[in-house]
Amino acid sequence: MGDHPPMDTPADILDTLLRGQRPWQSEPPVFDPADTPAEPLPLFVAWFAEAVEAGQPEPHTLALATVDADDAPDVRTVTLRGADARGWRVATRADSRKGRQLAASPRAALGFHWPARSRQIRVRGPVLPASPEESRADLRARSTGALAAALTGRQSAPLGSLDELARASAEAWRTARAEPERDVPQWTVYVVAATEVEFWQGDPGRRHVRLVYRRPSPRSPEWTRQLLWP
Ligand SMILES: Cc1cc2nc3c(=O)[nH]c(=O)nc-3n(C[C@H](O)[C@H](O)[C@H](O)COP(=O)(O)O)c2cc1C
Repeated sequence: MGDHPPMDTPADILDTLLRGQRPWQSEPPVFDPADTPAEPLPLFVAWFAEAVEAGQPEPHTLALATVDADDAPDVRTVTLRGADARGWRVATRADSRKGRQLAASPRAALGFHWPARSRQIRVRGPVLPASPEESRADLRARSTGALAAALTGRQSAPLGSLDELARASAEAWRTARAEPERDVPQWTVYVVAATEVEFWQGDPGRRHVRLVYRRPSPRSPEWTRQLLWP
């Protein structure tokens, strides 16, 4: 009614923006699954190095999926702390929502997306907390801000106001500066002991190349490799 043009709804605006997005615009690198190592870690490291070289912003961030006590899925972004023969490592407070979920159901999936190389990597497996010494060393190796964040605590608990956060954070920064060796017993490194790692190479012609490594248990050194339909 009236002479105003109809307003775009948020959903309309989103539709227009989504129509303008185009994945896999740049020529993707060649990925030959026949020329891959017997286990996934060296290939992960090679792809990580190539993502860094291609200027991929924040290649070390990933989606960490967990399930809660009712088996309902949950997901959030975290930072990769490292990967070795044991598995892929992330770190958080054990009393955060994800920490409580991992205590109740110690298994996870990780998702890396490196659009600069048209690639994603998926990792799945059981999760084990690292030793308290390793978790302590992880926090020590980080910045004052990371220690302050870990000290602030109450991650994922309801927050009354931003003023409350500002006060707690200022106090945590004071402690972190004064006591850089300060222990945060809740800070925990978690190892995702992969039983499945998938390498996905995007292709503008939609002939995406998918190679999945699987092994029967995290203790088994016997990885199998399998191509998947895209
Ligand atoms: C780029 C990025 C990196 C993050 N890295 C971490 C991390 O390493 N550990 C962590 O506990 N939270 C990290 N966060 C915050 C989490 O996404 C999340 O908000 C927080 O951990 C609470 O999650 P939860 O309620 O599932 O426990 C990161 C967020 C972003 C956007």
